[in-house]
This record gives sequence, C-alpha cells and structure tokens, in this order.
Amino acid sequence: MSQDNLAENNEFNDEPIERLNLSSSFTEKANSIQSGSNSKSQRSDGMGSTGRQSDSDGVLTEALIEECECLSNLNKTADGTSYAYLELTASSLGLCDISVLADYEQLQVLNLSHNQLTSLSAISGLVNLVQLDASHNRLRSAFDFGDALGNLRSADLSHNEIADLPDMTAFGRLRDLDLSHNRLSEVPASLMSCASLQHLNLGHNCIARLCNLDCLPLATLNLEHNSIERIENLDSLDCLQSLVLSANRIESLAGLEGLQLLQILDLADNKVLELLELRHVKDLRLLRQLNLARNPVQDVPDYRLLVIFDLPRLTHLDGRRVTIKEKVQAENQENPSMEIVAQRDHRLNLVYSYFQPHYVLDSTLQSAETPYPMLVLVGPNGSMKKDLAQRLVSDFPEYFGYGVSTTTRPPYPDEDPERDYHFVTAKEFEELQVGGKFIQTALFQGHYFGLTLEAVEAVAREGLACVVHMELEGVLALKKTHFEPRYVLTMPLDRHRHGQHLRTRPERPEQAVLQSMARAQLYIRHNQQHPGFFDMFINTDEPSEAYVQLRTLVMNYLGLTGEAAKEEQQQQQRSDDFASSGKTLNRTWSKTSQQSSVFNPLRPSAPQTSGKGQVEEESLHRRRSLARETVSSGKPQGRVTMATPGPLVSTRQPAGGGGAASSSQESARTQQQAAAAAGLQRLELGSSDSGQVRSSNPKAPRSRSRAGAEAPAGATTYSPAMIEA
Ligand SMILES: Nc1ncnc2c1ncn2[C@@H]1O[C@H](COP(=O)(O)OP(=O)(O)OP(=O)(O)O)[C@@H](O)[C@H]1O
Repeated sequence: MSQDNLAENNEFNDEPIERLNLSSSFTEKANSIQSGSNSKSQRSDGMGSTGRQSDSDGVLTEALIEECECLSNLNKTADGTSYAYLELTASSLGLCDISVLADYEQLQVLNLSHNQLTSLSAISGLVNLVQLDASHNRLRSAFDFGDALGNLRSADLSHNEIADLPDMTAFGRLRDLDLSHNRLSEVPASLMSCASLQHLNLGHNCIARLCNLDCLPLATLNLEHNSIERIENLDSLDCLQSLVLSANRIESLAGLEGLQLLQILDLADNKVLELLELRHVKDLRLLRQLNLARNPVQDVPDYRLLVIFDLPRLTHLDGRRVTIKEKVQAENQENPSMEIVAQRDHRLNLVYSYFQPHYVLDSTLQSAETPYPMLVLVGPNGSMKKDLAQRLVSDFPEYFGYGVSTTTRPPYPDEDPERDYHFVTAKEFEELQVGGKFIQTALFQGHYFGLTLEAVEAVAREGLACVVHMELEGVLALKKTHFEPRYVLTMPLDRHRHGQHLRTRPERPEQAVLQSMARAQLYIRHNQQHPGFFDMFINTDEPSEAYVQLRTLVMNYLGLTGEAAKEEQQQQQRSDDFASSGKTLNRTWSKTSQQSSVFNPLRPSAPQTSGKGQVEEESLHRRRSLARETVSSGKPQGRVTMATPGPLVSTRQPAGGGGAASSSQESARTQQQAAAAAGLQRLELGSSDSGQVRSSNPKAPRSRSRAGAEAPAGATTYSPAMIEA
C-alpha cells in the first residue's frame, strides 16, 4: 500500500458531522487509530503483540518482534519497488528501548502505546511513517525524532509527560495530533506551523489561556479539563466544527461569535451563569449540539425551554436530544401566538371573575334570542377608530353609548380621563384584574388595556348599545366571551396617511409609530387568513369620509334612511315608551348567536307567549326551525334575504356572476318563503355606493379578489394590493 493510500484510509476530515462527537471525539479517534492499526496488525491466526508481557527487560528485539508477531500488513513499500511489512504494533510490552526500529524504515504505521518509553529518537529514520501511536508512555519531549518524519499524518502522544513541543515546521502534513493528558501549561506556539492540522486534542493539560491557534485549519479542537477562563483568539479558526471546552472555568460565551461553521459546542462543567450569554452563539447557524450541563445557568427556571427557544436549531442540549414537543412548548411559552395570549388572558379573567360574587346583570345578559348589542371598531392604532367611535356615539346618542376602556398608558395631553380611558396605575390595573372586573385585557406597546364589565354595563343600563374600540389582541380575547359584537375593521390603506395620523401625537415615540405602521400588515393578514373574522371594513385614509361610511353603515343597519328614518324616529318613540315601562333594550347590533335565530332588529323582541294553543305553538315552532335551517344552510345566493340582523348582505350581482344567482333563484325563493312562513321580517342591506363598506361574513356571497383574498360578491375587494398601491 502506498503512503497516500494508507493516509487516505486514515483520514478523519471526511467523517460525517454526526460523528464529530463532543468530548469523546478525540478518544474515539484515538481508538479508531488504535483499533485500525491493531486490526491491521492481526495476523491470520488472530494473534498480535498487544497484551503480551515482555521478558526482555524492556528492549525491543527482532526476536521479540517475531515472537510477538508485531509486524503486519505485508504490502508494497512506499516507493513501490518491493514488499515489506508496513505496520508494527508493539504495545503493552514494557518497552523502554526501541532502537531496533531504526532498521524498519518501510514502516508506515507504528503503535508503541502503553510502554515505558521516554524518547522516540530511535524512530528518526522512519521516513515513511504516516501514523504513530505513542500514547501511555513516559515521553517528556514529543517529536524528538527530528525532521525526517515529514510524512506523519497522525500522532497520538496522549498520556505522557510532555510539557512543550519543539519546532514543528517539518510536520506540515500532520492532520491529527493528540496531546491530551500531558503537562502542557500553554498551547505550544510551534503548533502554528502545522498548516494541515485538522484535529487537535489538548485536553487534560494545565492550559490557562487560549492562544497560538491562529489560522489553523482545525475542524475539531478539544481543550477539556484545563484551566481556561476566557474564550479568546479563536476568531481565525474558520473551519472549526467541534469545540470541546468542558471542565474549565469559563463564565462567558463571548469569543465564539466568529465560528460560523461550529456545530458542536461542549461547555459542560464550567461557570456560565446567565442565559444572556446565549446571544454570543445565537447567530451560529450550524450549531446543533450544545452542552451546558453542570453550569450554574441550569438553575434558571425553565432553563431548557428558554435555551431551546433562543437556539431553535439545536438538536441536542446537554447531551439530550431536543424533542419536537419541547420545541413547540418553548415557542408557545416564549413567543405565543396572539391567539394563545388571548386564550390565557381570557382564562385568567374568567377565573378571577369566578372568585367574585355573581350578580345577574340583565342589561348585558345574553337573552335566549339575542345577545347584548355591541359594536367594536378594531384596527391598528392611528386608524382613527377612537374618534370614529366617539363621533358615532355623539351622533346617535339614542342608540349608542361609548364603552370606556381602562389602561395603564399615561394620558395624552388632550385626553379626558373620564371620556377617553380610565387611566390607572399598573398596580390598580392588577387589582381590577384580580378582582375579576375585566371582560378582556390585552398588552399593547408595553401598556395594559382592558374593558371592564362595568364599563359595558354603564352603557347597557342606559338601554344603549355599547361602542368600543380595540386592537386585534383585545378582539381575540373578547371573542372568547359571551358577547357577540359586530366587528368593524378600520384601516388606513395608505401607509403615508397612517403615519401622518400616528404622528399627530407628538408625544408618541417614532419607534411606536413605525411599530404601529408595521402592525397594519398584521390586520391585513389576519383578515385574509380568517375570513369572516371582521364583519365589515372601513378605509380610514380620509377620516371624514370614513365617518360618512361608518354612519351610512349604521344608518342602513338601523334602517334610518329617508322615510325609514322618520318612521324609525316614531318607532323609537314607541320603543322608548315601551322601554320606559319595562326598560327593554333595543338589541339591534350584535351578531345573533349560533342557536338564536331571528329577531326584529328595530323593535323590542316580540313576547314569546302569543295566546296560541299548544298545537299551534308547536306547529309554529316547527316552521321556525325549518326556516332557520334553510337560512343557515342555504348556499350563497345572488340575492339573499336574511331574516336576521346578522351579516350585511350585498344585493348587487358580481360582475358576470348572474349565472349562479339565476340558478339559485328557486332556492332563494324557498328561503324567502320559509322565512315568510315563519313570520320573520326581512332585512336587506346593500353595500354602500362608495363600495368601501362590505361584509366579510363567510355566509355572504363571495368572489375571489385579484390578490386571491376572498371578498363578498358585489363588494370592492379589500386586499393587500390596495395597501401596496
Ligand atoms: N380594551 C382594549 N383592549 C385592547 N386594545 C385596546 C383596548 N382599549 C383600547 N385599545 C387600543 O389600544 C391602542 C392604544 O393606542 P394609543 O395609546 O397609541 O392611542 P389611542 O389614542 O388610544 O388610539 P388610536 O391611536 O387608535 O386613536 C388603540 O389601538 C386602542 O384602540
């Protein structure tokens, strides 16, 4: 076998990444070297020299070599001109004199481990030597065999008494060097001339400082069990894949930032105290195995999940495989989705409220047929929703009241503490929360916001529907309660205008402005991914136009257009009279619940007992059920008559979509008849002329927008494309 062939057989740099194990990598390598050479040294009769006790006073002789069958691998010599044994294994023979080896200059692999050697000068003539194992001897000086062994690729000199290295310039081909378990007090400077060194083990020495490794092409470096306090001077190790620094005195991970190929980092048994240190390895994209076992940082609560969250690419942490479950758990804990946060908030508020004495609050109680009416304007801040809400309330005082939220945010100079928010301290907010006062809470830009039941009740007691405004997080929580409001998404589509709106408040920091602008995308995404989540959309680029749209929407909804308005006023008068006698709330705005079917949107609920006989009541009930089923399960129609005040339904035909409408006329008629049979009042609402108001209710007919988002048929599409424009 030629030298090169032999060298190829012993290459380590081609090992797959997974095999570059932590602290054991060098040991394994050493073992593989040893077992490799041992196996080569095995004769066909299975006998080798390893383990044989020498009876020649530690002198290796030809007779002993023969007796112990030390030679193996009869093959072509390096120059290819003749045959010779290329390997010699003379381990555990108590050898202290190996001068006989000077005659074996064809040797390529030499194993002299576990002897009593104090010098290797006798092998200075083995110019063909590629692999040397002289571990477990009593060598004081390594590489004292001179410069002639320039072909050496692998040298195991571990478990000796080496305190320093001579000049290594001649060993430019050396790839693997094991100097572990020696007496080195520093990284030998001469190592820097080993331009091919890929695997270096300096573990179990007395090294206190990391240095003299500059620009070495190391793939694995083991410095376990030394006295290193700081990770330094490793920046130039561009090829480093595995770094073992366990059992040192390291407190910080600083100094690892540049090791872009690092995959394995073993820092077990050190003094790393803070999770903050992980920032130094956060950007190491290939890091898969991290060992921080027995560091003080492990005492940090939720340590494991926090590390997994910070370094999501890890496959092994502290010697244990990171499971998918742990990854999900870490993500949910440290970066929960808005949905999970809302779920938690809701659970918390619910539990706190259960601890309180319960009152039956008639005014906001969900009745059998209709929920308490509420209108929620939702959108990113700066979408003018607060102004819109307050204007609506002042224009329709007979229908709407403003639900004042509570917040820990300090008031802006122009805000009225009674009208805009209830401003409280963080402690007061917490007390309210623990007191079970909130229907929903949300954290937004570092401040808590919450809507108390009392704020809604204050409006409801007046017989009014409650108008509130909030961020998406608040809506997610509110949707979990028994309230079933209408949700109007208010969004500036023009980023520039949005920025302008936000900057009207000089006290709002620029960072918050940019954050809020970025959040606009969140609303668009949410609208796309959850069709029907918002009931309507209003573009608030132009505040006055937005208000006109909202007002139109509300008036349409309340039936307050033209003659209808007058009639409504009269009706309202009658209702008020009715209400003043029994204070019955005009439930006009909220969505009906799944179970509830129908109600007259403009008049107080009809009394349930009509004086009909039982059979007639049952028949009526059957017909109502039939009508409900027909209405709720009916396929989207071009023109649908809804008997509920539920979704806004377009009466317009989508362009070119008449076919669907005509083909379903029969079905529509059936629905209408069924609804009429049940004695239900029709409510037909069209999209506004401006085309900006539309429903995203899933039951409404839909057409596909250019951007792929679903939108109700007949309505102008609301898509991110509009934002881009
Ligand atoms: N109970 C609540 N739950 C969740 N979000 C809420 C709640 N009450 C108010 N918010 C929202 O918190 C955000 C607070 O924003 P900010 O303090 O910057 O300005 P604002 O004047 O209150 O609102 P805007 O800028 O939208 O007029 C607003 O988007 C507001 O709608």
